[in-house]
Amino acid sequence: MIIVADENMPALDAMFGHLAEIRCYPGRGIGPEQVRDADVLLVRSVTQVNQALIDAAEKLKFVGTATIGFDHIDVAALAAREIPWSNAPGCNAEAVGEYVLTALLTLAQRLSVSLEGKTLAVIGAGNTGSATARRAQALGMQVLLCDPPLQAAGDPRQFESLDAVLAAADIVSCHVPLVRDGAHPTWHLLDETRLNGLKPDAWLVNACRGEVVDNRALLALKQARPDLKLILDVWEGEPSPMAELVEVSEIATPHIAGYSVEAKLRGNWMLLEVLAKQLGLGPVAEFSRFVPEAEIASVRVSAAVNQSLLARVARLVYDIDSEDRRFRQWLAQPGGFDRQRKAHLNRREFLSLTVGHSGQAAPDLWSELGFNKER
Ligand SMILES: NC(=O)c1ccc[n+]([C@@H]2O[C@H](COP(=O)([O-])OP(=O)(O)OC[C@H]3O[C@@H](n4cnc5c(N)ncnc54)[C@H](O)[C@@H]3O)[C@@H](O)[C@H]2O)c1
Ligand SMILES: O=C(O)[C@H](O)[C@H](O)COP(=O)(O)O
Repeated sequence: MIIVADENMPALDAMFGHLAEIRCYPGRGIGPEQVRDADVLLVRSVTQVNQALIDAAEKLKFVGTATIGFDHIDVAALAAREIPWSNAPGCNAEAVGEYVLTALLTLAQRLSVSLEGKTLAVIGAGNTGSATARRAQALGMQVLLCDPPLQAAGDPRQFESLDAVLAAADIVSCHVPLVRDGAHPTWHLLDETRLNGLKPDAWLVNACRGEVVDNRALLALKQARPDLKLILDVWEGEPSPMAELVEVSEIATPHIAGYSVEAKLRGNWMLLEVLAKQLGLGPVAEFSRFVPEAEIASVRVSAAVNQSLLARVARLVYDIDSEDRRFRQWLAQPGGFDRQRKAHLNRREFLSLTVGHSGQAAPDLWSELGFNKER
């Protein structure tokens, strides 16, 4: 069997090497030529699994994307060939929730503001939106949810309309799929009109897909209203985002909110489970077998837990400031966006860090934020 895969997928040999020959390529470079002999195709979001690629892959029996987003996959074309496919829902939810929390704590520290009591609007209350909402609530923020599909499906949580949450929000965080048609399209969901309605001093976080926000309108608004603060991980036109928008963003990163070591391994492992079941193989090895030891596994604090301490511990796990600086340096170089993503630093999830307290039990807040609280 031959597996063709994105080279930016860790531990493929350890997970899939016993099943097949594995041929790896740069994700954006996987096209009809690379998949001619493929029985299995494993990708991430930068490979367009389109009609031309599917037509060229005459032996193709399975397609997996180690991501939650699947707007890069022509699912109708796969269905027409009766080729099963799978994404990896939830594989990077904690990573995104921790990215947003770390970014908010970092910006709050820079601006000397307290997050407690601020209203956060979460647009899209699925895996990543819920992971973000949980952490914000633990910080004492008021969280408003907007998710019409879940609301219509009977999700028991309290939901508000998009316009209502935008009018009330001090901070808006976007966590919707990129959907261009149907009942709830999200392409330019935050268009010029909605962006112009943001409250004074509002912050906007986008860690879902760049096209969910009209980037041109956002740039014009930011230039007219410097009171707005931007935390942007995803961009229209990736891998060539508008340099002017990067420049005016308070925190800018190259589509890596979901890039923890655990999330990328978990996405691959979820596909291994699906493929093994499709091939009628027995249970796969435990996920924990593939996760390396964390470089910093524990920390003991003696200081009182406040926002500043939380920001320092969060940045001990993920140094978002360095990520932002590197992005601004590398973006000017040809291929810089993808090079930073491929060489992404060894970012772990909060659970890899055990937090203890000198002389007292560690508060539950640490586990509510995702850390491993010392017992
Ligand atoms: N930046 C990154 O690294 C990164 C990482 C993970 C996910 N993402 C992106 O974020 C998206 C969401 O990820 P997820 O794991 O939370 O997916 P999910 O499917 O669990 O949640 C998406 C939620 O959005 C809701 N939704 C759909 N249309 C909506 C609309 N018009 N208004 C409000 N809500 C709407 C859905 O009902 C669903 O609950 C993904 O599709 C992907 O594009 C980006
Ligand atoms: O859809 C997703 O899961 C995320 O956007 C994910 O982080 C995409 O990462 P990529 O596939 O671009 O490496």
